[in-house]
Amino acid sequence: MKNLYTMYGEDMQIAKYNASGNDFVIFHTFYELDRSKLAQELCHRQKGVGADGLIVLLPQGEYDFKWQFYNSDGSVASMCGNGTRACAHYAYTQGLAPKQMRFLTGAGVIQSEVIGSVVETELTTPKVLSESFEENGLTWHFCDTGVPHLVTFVEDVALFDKMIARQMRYKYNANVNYAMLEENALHVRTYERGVEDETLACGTGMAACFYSAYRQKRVGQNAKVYPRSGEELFMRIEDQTLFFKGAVQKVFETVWEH
Ligand SMILES: N[C@@H](CCC[C@H](N)C(=O)O)C(=O)O
Repeated sequence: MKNLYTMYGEDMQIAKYNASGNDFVIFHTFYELDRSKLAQELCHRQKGVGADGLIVLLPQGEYDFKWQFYNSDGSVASMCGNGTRACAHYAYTQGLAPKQMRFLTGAGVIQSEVIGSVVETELTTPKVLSESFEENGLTWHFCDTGVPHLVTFVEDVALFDKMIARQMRYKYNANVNYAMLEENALHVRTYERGVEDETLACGTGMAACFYSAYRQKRVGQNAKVYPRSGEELFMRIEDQTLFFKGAVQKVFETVWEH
């Protein structure tokens, strides 16, 4: 079986995935190692494959598998919404898990279902981290959808200000989202911690914007969400459980020669 003995320092079979604009390198292995340096190398846009994050699937007795998730700067993150959809598709197509799977992440157990090229994930229970507050002339909502997110609602997402986003990211150690409401849809732009830039999509960020809008009764239990990439995703909430659905794409598979 390919990839059973993958270790850092050997040739590795890897896949590159795109999940609504958030891109990932994914592989599976039996060996649990610190892969922070490998994440930086693989994710490098010029010298590597290029990705926002690295996902490593490992065996786990109780669940279909467990993952290690690294941002492109090598930092570990407990959750990545788009990453859950990409890795569920990878696990199913590699024969590592059935269509409906449960896997362990740093934030807890995730359930995903693969429906062709679309994947729906049930995220971890969202938590409100603080009362809403004013800063930089904006109102901020702070919640955790697996990782911490600041959310501000604006008239137009073109008002996304990277300087403010970066400053808020470091002050609160959180990802930062600007969201625009349009009927029952949200347009979202996210500055991601660990990528240290705006990405084309952030799943837990879209979930945080949806959850904040839902708590304020600005959207119903279902809403469409559009990240910077313009792709369409679907959010819903049932009894405090967030579901997040959208297409993913395997871009290519290759052997990474190290
Ligand atoms: N892109 C992800 C979030 C990845 C983790 C984040 N950058 C952090 O370090 O908190 C998503 O789709 O949720």
